[in-house]
Amino acid sequence: MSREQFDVVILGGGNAGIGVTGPARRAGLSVAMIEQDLLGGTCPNRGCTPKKVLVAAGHALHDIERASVHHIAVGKPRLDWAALIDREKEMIKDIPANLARSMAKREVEVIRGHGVFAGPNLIRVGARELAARHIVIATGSKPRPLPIPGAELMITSDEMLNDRDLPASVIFGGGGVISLEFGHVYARTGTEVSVLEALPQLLPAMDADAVARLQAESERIGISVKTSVSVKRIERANDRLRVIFSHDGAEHALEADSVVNGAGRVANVDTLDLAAGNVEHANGRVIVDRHLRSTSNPLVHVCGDAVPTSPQLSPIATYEGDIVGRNIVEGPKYSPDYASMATSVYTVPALAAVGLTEAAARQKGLAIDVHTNDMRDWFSAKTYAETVAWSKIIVDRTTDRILGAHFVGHAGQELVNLFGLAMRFGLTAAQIRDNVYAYPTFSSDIKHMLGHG
Ligand SMILES: Cc1cc2nc3c(=O)[nH]c(=O)nc-3n(C[C@H](O)[C@H](O)[C@H](O)COP(=O)(O)OP(=O)(O)OC[C@H]3O[C@@H](n4cnc5c(N)ncnc54)[C@H](O)[C@@H]3O)c2cc1C
Ligand SMILES: NC(=O)c1ccc[n+]([C@@H]2O[C@H](COP(=O)([O-])OP(=O)(O)OC[C@H]3O[C@@H](n4cnc5c(N)ncnc54)[C@H](O)[C@@H]3O)[C@@H](O)[C@H]2O)c1
Repeated sequence: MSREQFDVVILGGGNAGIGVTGPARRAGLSVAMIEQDLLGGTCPNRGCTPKKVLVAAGHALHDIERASVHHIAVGKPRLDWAALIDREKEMIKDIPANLARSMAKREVEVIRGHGVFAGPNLIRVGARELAARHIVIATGSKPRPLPIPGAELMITSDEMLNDRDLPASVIFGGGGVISLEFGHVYARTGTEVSVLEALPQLLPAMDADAVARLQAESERIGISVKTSVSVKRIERANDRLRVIFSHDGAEHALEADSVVNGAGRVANVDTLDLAAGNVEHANGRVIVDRHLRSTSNPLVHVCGDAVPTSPQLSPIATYEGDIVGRNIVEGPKYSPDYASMATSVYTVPALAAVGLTEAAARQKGLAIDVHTNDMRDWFSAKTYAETVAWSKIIVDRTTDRILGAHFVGHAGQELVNLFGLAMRFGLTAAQIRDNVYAYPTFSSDIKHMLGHG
């Protein structure tokens, strides 16, 4: 077996792994990246990008639903699902090859295969052994395995993004981001959608009032939502599937064409032979310090979805990769700060959020002003006949700075980034109110969302 030497060996060529390569290569370090599948990983090939193509079709259907408000008569829309999947595939097909070119230009050696630890500073891939001064685990996540009979009958987002046949009915096990995003697109095409969530609230990490608005909108478009559910088993029912679950103290059964595992994703680290790398881990989670290094082997760094404690989001994977790259080059100086990072659930319309929920702010004992607005009667919402238009902005009473901003509809997926910027650079509510915004835009409503100061 040949042994080669690199400064940095990265396991995984997704957002996180690619994020490491910038600082490492700018500093002239030799870098090998091991990728077992498509370069780019989940976000561009099996996640954000193809998913958004389907969501965009959902927006078009939502506009058609409201066309009569603008005195436009349209017939019942008919979506060619197979052609939409083809459109999605066409849009992403060149991404892995483009990234391969960009890695070659950066002089990163991309090695195809499944990498595993063979020692504390040694990685084995196929017949090659790579010794490294630093090893990066950037292996992403995978759907949480559910310990129930029939779990193997469930499909995942991968199949939903590939299947050219539109199912007539779908049950989602879990009421998180994936279920709601795909559920909204399916429901708007006429598919019968049911969501079974274990906890009392859908999207448990999001602001409860925002989720209540989104749940109401989801139910308005025909999605059946059940919370506080325990899914017991899944079984075949002729050519359909049956989900047995308990709810309100009774056992129920629901049938559909497909059942989706929407119960979260876990770090993809169980096949890395972490013990051989002296990498401390518990329940499939690598233990990391505040610089994203393994606590037991500081030559090993972790970033992206493989980090068990940070949000599993594409920009955060890139950000953590960059931090790991800079720590490798400069020593352990940098730690991630997630406080002002915005996120959106791309339902139609979207739920968008940055910062603290109201419950979290109250739990911290902060003195806060909470500005909650149902904006359906505001001019901009009425112009576009928004079915839901809602915001909650949480302001620190002592500093007048933004602590959190939450939106459902009303261009929230764009507006949330302005609030992220305001939080990051410490703008006060008074300064945000004082700004002059182009009119008429959804942004020009921001000053009203913040009350009158
Ligand atoms: C359906 C879906 C939709 C999403 N939508 C959004 C969205 O709209 N916005 C957003 O911010 N986030 C979204 N996400 C989350 C986002 O995709 C992830 O947070 C992000 O891709 C994580 O990047 P990563 O580099 O950590 O992991 P990945 O992109 O998964 O990359 C890990 C790579 O490692 C490779 N690998 C694993 N093990 C090994 C090994 N042993 N050897 C070699 N290679 C290995 C894998 O093949 C993979 O390519 C979505 C996720 C899903 C599933
Ligand atoms: N728009 C985006 O940014 C986006 C889109 C898709 C996915 N993602 C990322 O991918 C990750 C995975 O998405 P996801 O939707 O699978 O996870 P999630 O964490 O958003 O939601 C999982 C849900 O399943 C519930 N659950 C867990 N076990 C269950 C069970 N046995 N029965 C019923 N419900 C159960 C949880 O309480 C939770 O509400 C997310 O963490 C998210 O960060 C992001």
